[in-house]
Amino acid sequence: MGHIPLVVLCGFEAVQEALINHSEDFVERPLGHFLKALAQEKGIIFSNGHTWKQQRKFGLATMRKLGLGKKGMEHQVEEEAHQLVETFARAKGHSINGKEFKVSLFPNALTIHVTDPLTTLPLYILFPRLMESLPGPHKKVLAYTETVRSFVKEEIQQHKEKHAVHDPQDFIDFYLFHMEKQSTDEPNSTYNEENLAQCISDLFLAGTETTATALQWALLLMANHPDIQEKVQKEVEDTLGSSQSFSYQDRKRLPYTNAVIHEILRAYYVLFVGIPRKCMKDVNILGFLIPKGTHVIADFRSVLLDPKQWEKPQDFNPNHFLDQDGSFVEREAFLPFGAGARVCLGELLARIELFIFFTSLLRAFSFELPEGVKELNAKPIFGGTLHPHPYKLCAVPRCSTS
Ligand code: HEM
Repeated sequence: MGHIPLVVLCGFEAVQEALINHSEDFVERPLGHFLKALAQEKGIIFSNGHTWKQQRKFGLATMRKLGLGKKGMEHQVEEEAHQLVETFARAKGHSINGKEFKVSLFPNALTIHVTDPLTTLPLYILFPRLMESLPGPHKKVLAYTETVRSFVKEEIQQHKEKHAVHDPQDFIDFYLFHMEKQSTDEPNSTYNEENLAQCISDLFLAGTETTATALQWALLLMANHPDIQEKVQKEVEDTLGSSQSFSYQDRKRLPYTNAVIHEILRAYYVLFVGIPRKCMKDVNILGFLIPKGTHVIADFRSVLLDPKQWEKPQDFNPNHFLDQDGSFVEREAFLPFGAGARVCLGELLARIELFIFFTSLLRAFSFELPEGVKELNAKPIFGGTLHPHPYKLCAVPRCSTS
């Protein structure tokens, strides 16, 4: 790439060997002009070294304190799912736009929907000076980022004025409390308002469009595969019956539904390549020397469609995650959330959200093609995420649950 060597890791074996078996050697992000302008080397996604370690550790710990993986947060996700069901119900079975719904990252917090494709990003990385003077989506992304950051800073100010840090209720309270506590005993601390603002922007950037896109694929695929949709609905009905509430734990009792969700994330990978990494020292991967400083991109698409790993990689086939008895099986090459030290920080939250939203929606509705439509276009559009073409479908209320 320009004068910097770039290696693309293709297939499960290469990605596993580099990102998992040599995790620490590929832990850094290469930060060119665009990424430095985007995040100022702060926060989690585009920071490195000590800053990244501290911010990531804090982010993970705080998400757990806020109830991730516990009933509290799941209950809030359920509330969000309930609101989405109500929104769809208002259409009374008439066709609705598949892009209409948004997924809230932290329930009851803010939502953001970035839709402009990052089509000029590669050009920006190759010709930063030239691109700086040209208009294009990369400029919009920078402008969005600035808007989100100043909005977040206002939020931080309001949190400080409320003095709620001693009874922390959300991520910002926890962070401010930690800042107050650590100022004297941690001389190398990176806990400050700039990093806080960037962490929040990162969580919005990484956590909203991704999950929303996966859900858009889920509904499109259910409309295109009514046989699979019916099997999910039958399993959910037979297992959960009329009980209103269910939890992420219930996925263990719903192997087919769980397999369908995994297959959606496999066959319609939301991020087809990982966020770039940099090689920290000379490393030998499967007999190839990757010199220190090389930029490395993991092609997750090639892992999720690797013919050595998947029986029918090009087909949408939930059996990839089921054994002969219909029990759910984990697959090593299922890496839609990346791998190694930089694996997606929101993986568990995303899994909980997708399971609860998907199951709630399929309990309440059958997703059908609008009259006259034979099939929805399942070819992805390349943008910040791989998302479907705009589509309409009908959410027909199901008698048994309405
Ligand atoms: C379907 C949903 C999602 C998918 C497919 C997804 C996928 C990914 C992938 C492929 C990476 C890059 C990993 C690498 O460099 O190898 C990543 C990073 C990241 N994701 Fe996600 N993600 C999803 C949802 C979320 C959510 C809900 C959050 C936050 C609440 C989140 C936060 C992050 C963060 C902070 C990083 C950067 C981690 C780091 O640099 O240390 N993601 N994600």
